[in-house]
Amino acid sequence: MVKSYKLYINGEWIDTDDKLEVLNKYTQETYAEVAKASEKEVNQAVEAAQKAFKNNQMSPYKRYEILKRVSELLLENKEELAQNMTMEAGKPLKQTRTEIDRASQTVELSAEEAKRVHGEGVPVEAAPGSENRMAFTIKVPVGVVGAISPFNFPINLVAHKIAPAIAAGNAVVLKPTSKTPISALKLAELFEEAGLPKGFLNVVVGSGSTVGNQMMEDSRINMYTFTGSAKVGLKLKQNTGLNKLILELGNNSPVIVDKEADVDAAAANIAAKSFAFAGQVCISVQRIYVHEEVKEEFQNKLVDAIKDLNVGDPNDPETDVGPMISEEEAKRAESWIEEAKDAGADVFYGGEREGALLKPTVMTNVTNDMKVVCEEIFAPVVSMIPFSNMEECINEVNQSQYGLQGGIFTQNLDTAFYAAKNVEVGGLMINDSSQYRVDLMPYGGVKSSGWGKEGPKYSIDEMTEERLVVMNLAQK
Ligand SMILES: NC(=O)c1ccc[n+]([C@@H]2O[C@H](COP(=O)([O-])OP(=O)(O)OC[C@H]3O[C@@H](n4cnc5c(N)ncnc54)[C@H](O)[C@@H]3O)[C@@H](O)[C@H]2O)c1
Ligand SMILES: O=C[C@H](O)CS(=O)(=O)O
Repeated sequence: MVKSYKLYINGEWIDTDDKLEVLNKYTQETYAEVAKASEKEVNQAVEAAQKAFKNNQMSPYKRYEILKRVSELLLENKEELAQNMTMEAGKPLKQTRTEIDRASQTVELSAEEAKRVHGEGVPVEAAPGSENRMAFTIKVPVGVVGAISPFNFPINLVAHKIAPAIAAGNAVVLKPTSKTPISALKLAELFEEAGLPKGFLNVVVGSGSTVGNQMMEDSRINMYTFTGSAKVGLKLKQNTGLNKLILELGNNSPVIVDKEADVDAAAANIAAKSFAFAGQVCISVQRIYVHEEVKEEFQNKLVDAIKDLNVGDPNDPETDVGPMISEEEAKRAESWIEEAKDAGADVFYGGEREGALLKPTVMTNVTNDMKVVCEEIFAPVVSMIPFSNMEECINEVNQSQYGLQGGIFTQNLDTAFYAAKNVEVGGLMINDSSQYRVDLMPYGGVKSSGWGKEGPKYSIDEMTEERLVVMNLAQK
């Protein structure tokens, strides 16, 4: 029996005639149908958010209580939410269970931050002629936040948008991706159960070209927060005028394995962090720069570690690598591998595809102009690039248009600090790969990887305005 889901607007569940089919990404059979928003519903959602924001502000403590309850509800409903996500995203159950734990933490962190949204004292009285004045700043919410989210973390990345926005006192209109919209609707159910007043959260489902475009053009939306590809991020930047904007975009994450690295640790870590969710993680390892002196040892150990990964049905709790989001995407990645092979690269390990399932793949003899290296592959494919000089290696790493997170394995402190100062990324992990994130970290990239930071404390900073208040006191 195919389940049906409705839109969430102004505290009500709204059905429409137009339906979106959501596939079980492993079997490719229909899993559910979701009401699709038309112009009318998007308009109602923005109106509801604006009214809630203007007429029904909640106290910071109330926001804390609601968010705290949502974080508990996420854990109480963990198994059902994880299983749903495995169905709609094809993400292995092991990883969807972890994602629910993380989402609960994201919402809890936001709840805590709701109690400490504050400005600061400004010593205007120190300026000549201002002795009778006092000043301070207050943090005020921006108003209506328009949030647009991707398919790969259907709950946690939605939580990273909604929870800080609510913590700061804003109202939200969320457009989740059409590929995995159900997780976001289920999260909205939890907000409703936790007592969020109507209008503060509205979820409209539909394509980017219709719902997304309409949101971009709605002047009642005060700020946009977008996570997705650089291509769509650029569209938002070009079409949202002078509005505030957070962009969390893609990457082709580099990891350096130095000659002074613990090669066993590096190989085990990189095998685990390159292929989780079939490489469809924005900080998945993609480019491995390995020192000539340890290249052979590292390559062999990496392949041994990859052989230990279980590839297959995402519903099996032992599975590490499941299908990609669609067969079309797996074919696209396969065509990039073929293109690289035609230009002289070799497949050192893997390369086989069965439907949407692409086996973990390691490429060698690649060059910087190949798509598998210079673009974001977003698939379980890594490229090994040898180097002999650290300065030259980092220059090569920095040739990428992206700069979200990177990693370096080295036991040499000087080398680690040299990398920290010179690799152009939003975050560098030392003795860890690029794919390390805990949800309280400031998270966001440079260059084509985006603008602004997420992580509840940092998002709240972006989602509030700092207003200066100056008091002109009577002279005594
Ligand atoms: N930096 C980060 O935190 C982060 C996190 C997750 C994913 N990503 C990136 O997201 C990408 C993968 O996700 P995806 O395939 O869902 O991305 P995508 O850019 O295709 O879609 C993201 C969202 O944008 C919407 N959209 C598409 N066209 C639009 C338009 N014209 N106007 C408004 N909205 C539009 C989509 O419907 C979806 O909701 C990768 O590039 C990945 O690196 C980045
Ligand atoms: O896909 C990118 C996400 O930001 C991954 S994670 O939340 O950092 O794990």
